[in-house]
Formats: sequence, C-alpha cells, structure tokens
Amino acid sequence: MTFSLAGVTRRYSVPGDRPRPWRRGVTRTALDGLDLEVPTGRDLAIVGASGSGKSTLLRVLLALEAPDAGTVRFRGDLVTPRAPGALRHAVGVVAQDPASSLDPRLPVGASIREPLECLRVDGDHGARVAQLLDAVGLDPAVAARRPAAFSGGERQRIALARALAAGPEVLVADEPFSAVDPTTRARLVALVDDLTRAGGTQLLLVSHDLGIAQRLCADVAVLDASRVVETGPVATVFARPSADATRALLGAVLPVEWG
Ligand SMILES: Nc1ncnc2c1ncn2[C@@H]1O[C@H](COP(=O)(O)OP(=O)(O)OP(=O)(O)O)[C@@H](O)[C@H]1O
Repeated sequence: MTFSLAGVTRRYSVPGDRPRPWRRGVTRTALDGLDLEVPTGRDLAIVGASGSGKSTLLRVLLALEAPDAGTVRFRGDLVTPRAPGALRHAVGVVAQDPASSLDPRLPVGASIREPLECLRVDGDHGARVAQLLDAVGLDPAVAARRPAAFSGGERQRIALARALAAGPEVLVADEPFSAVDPTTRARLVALVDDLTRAGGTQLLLVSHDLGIAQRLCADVAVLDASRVVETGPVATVFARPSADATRALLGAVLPVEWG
C-alpha cells in the first residue's frame, strides 16, 4: 500500500458565531474515523462535495497535520509531522492555489530548483530546471521571471514542474486545474497524464470534476461528511454507485447539449 489510513479523525476549534462575552469555541470535525487504502501503482481520485474533508485528508495523509485519532502509514511505516520518514522525499505536491506554492519574491527557476537542493538531488540543477520548464510547455528562458509575470494557467504549469522536479514516486494534487479556462484545463490534464505516465509517478488527485477524475485515475474514493463512503474502480463506481453521495455528485454534472 502507498498509503493506509485507519480510523483517522481530525477536529478544528473555531470561534463560535455569538458575540462576546457569550462567544464559545465550537469544534468542527473535518475527518471522522476515516479509513482509506491506496494501493501502490493505482492512481486515485478523491471526490466529494465542498466541505466533505478532501483537503484535510490530503494534509493529514501528507503528514503536514497530525490526526486527533487514528494512524497514517506510508508504505507500511507510521508517519507523523515530526517523523515523516520517506514521505517527504517520495511525494511531490501541487497545492490548490498555485500562487501559494510559489514564493512571489523568487524567480520561478529558483522555486523549481528548491526541491532539487533540499533533497540533494544529484546532477546539473540548471539543466534539470530547463528540461522541466520545457516539459510543461514553457520556454526555459522564463526561469528568471517572478510568478507575477505569469498567467494562472502558466503558474499551474510552474507549480507542476516544481512538484515533479525531484522525480517523486507519488504526485499529490489538490484541485490543480481549478483556476483556468476549459482549453488550458484540457491541456494541463493531458500534461499531467503524460508526465505521470512517463515518470511512472502514482497520482493522488482531489477534483470536483468527475470527468477529469475518470480521465486521469483508475480508482476513486468518494468522501461525504468526513468519511470515505465508497471506493473502487472509477468505471464501476460511476456506472453503479452504491452511496447516495456518489449519486448526488453524478446527478449534479450538467450535460452539454448542442445541435
Ligand atoms: N484550518 C481549519 N480550521 C477550521 N476548520 C477547518 C479548517 N480546515 C478545514 N476546516 C473545516 O473542515 C471541514 C472540511 O474542510 P475541507 O477543506 O477539508 O473540505 P473540502 O472537501 O476540501 O472542501 P472544498 O471542496 O470546498 O475545498 C469544513 O467544515 C471546514 O470548514
């Protein structure tokens, strides 16, 4: 198994709605005894309504946050924020908001180079940055520019280049195609497909778009109210959903009509 999550609960304390001095903190349960197994080599899409816990699941799975209860294992080993083990080296991450993963003060070439330096990857880092920019369809000469000089779609390409820089075994991507127009999105989806296949990289994708989930992943996990309610091969789950939440997601896809 690449990841195994057992009985994972994650709660947040947030200020209540009432004005002071009556305000009391309330607890929000983002993950509630969640179980999930991610077999090695099977690309997995995580889908679910807004607020179902998808981004929290990724943060806990990446050992960026500790669960309040339950365990997270990466290739059989227990991982925590203090002891992430092999996880940090093996996984590349594309955040929901590409702007947030790129330092606005750094030229994008330096941002892409950073994981190569942090993980002490051998070889000519300048040549690797040029190769990565080329692979995501950008002119290597743009390495000297800062993120503000790029469009949203270009920043997503740069974030992808950075996530793939050190040749990760797993790419974890949280809604990486959300901030772009449909044509750019289709190009980015094809790019992720090509680059993960070429590098033998396993993909773990959070997406609101069921079509993209189906295009890129073999398996799907459906989240509802802080738990995984259904998992299996995408084709089977979408053709014969067993959970109400899956049926609701499938029913909410707007058909395109023409002619
Ligand atoms: N840092 C936080 N502090 C307080 N509450 C949080 C925090 N992060 C998440 N939550 C709450 O946990 C629940 C799950 O949030 P999460 O962002 O994981 O959902 P999601 O499925 O990724 O949603 P979306 O599809 O809208 O991104 C929500 O009720 C959210 O408000």
